[in-house]
Amino acid sequence: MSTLFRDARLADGRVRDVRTESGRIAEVAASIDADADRVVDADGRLLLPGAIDAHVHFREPGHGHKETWTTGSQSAAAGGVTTVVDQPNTTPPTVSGAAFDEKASLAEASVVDYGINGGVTPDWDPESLFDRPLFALGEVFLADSTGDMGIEADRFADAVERAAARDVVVTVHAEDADLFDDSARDRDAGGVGRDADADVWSQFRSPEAEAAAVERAVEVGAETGGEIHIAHTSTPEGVDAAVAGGATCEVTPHHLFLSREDATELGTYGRMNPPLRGEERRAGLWDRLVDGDVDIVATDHAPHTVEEKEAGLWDAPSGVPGVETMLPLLLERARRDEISYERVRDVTAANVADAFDLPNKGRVREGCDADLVLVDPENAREIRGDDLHSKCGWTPFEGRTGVFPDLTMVRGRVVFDGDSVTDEPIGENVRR
Ligand SMILES: NC(=O)N[C@@H](CC(=O)O)C(=O)O
Ligand SMILES: [Zn+2]
Ligand SMILES: [Zn+2]
Repeated sequence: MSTLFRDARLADGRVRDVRTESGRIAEVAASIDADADRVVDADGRLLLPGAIDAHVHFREPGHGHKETWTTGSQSAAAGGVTTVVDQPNTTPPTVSGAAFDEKASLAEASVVDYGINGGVTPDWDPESLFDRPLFALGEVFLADSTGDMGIEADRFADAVERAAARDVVVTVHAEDADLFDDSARDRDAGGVGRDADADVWSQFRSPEAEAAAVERAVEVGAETGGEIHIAHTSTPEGVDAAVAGGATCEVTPHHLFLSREDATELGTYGRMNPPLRGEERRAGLWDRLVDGDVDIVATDHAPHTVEEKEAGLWDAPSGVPGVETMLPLLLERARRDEISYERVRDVTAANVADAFDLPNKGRVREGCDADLVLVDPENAREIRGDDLHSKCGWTPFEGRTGVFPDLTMVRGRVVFDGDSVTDEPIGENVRR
């Protein structure tokens, strides 16, 4: 199967013809005179490398009522994400070879490419787990979050040492529960769902708790020679500590585009770990994304049902969906000239491929997988939960503006055509 994109605008502004053949990018040139099974007149539209989302929770096995590999990966495809990385806090948690195998067979339903991470708990089985094609080890939880997989410091150091010996990156959920502000509980007015006061959650899981945990994680990395990646860094202090410690870090769309000022309206739909931060910290994160300190945007796509979120602040689950709106939200900022298209390309694809050693992905370059996203950069529209493909059916970005893809391709096969997503499994474990 071959495709010829004519007059496509690359992220750096160059207009090129791009030909794909048997799942790879065969040619990128000013003009290609060749026939193809499919010819797409890009007509100056933007052609980006498919986004690689290093942090999703697709919830199977164990929590298919929230999301499945089919619905989560369809949501990814409709948002221009062509590779996802699933986290280990499922049931069973992905902490043994057998648990990895159970998840791997479910992941075969994916319509985009995927990686499966291993996890760490007191009863993990590193021997069998590291015997599997792990994408990375993590998120390793330094504090409890969904799935209560928080571990102690000595187990963390042991896990990083084992991963370092196998050249496996360790991604870290960096919050130190000892620094949570328990007095916040007394300030909870007791609302339910959207009437809950999510700002109390931001007071409880304090910014200091993140910065301290990031410092500890990068110290352990330095001591053991482990490669540390800080997940969902939510504060400028956390980013600065990661950068100072030689670790890569990611930020999420909700920490870039939402803040405690949105907490009142969102209620428990704005409860996630780490929590929303104040406007100043949010702006500080955005500055670090634009100027290069932050390497990667990853969504921490963490869907929960509306029924589960319609609870009190301390009873509702933490997490928000995001895989379908990450690229659209960033492309809207690029449309407004607040970030360059090259930076959007780097933080959603090229840098992710580099950080996690995916040499055949992340770029519109000859020889790379034909993971491509075609976008009309001016075609902005309102984000509505009803239009999205996640099984959870809601989004914290309701009413915001995004620029969605006209076409998404994974290894040369169209998985989204601007209207409908495929239900044909095409995904492949990118760690064969
Ligand atoms: N971020 C969240 O608030 N929740 C995530 C877990 C996690 O990333 O901590 C989830 O899986 O629900
Ligand atoms: Zn986490
Ligand atoms: Zn997560």
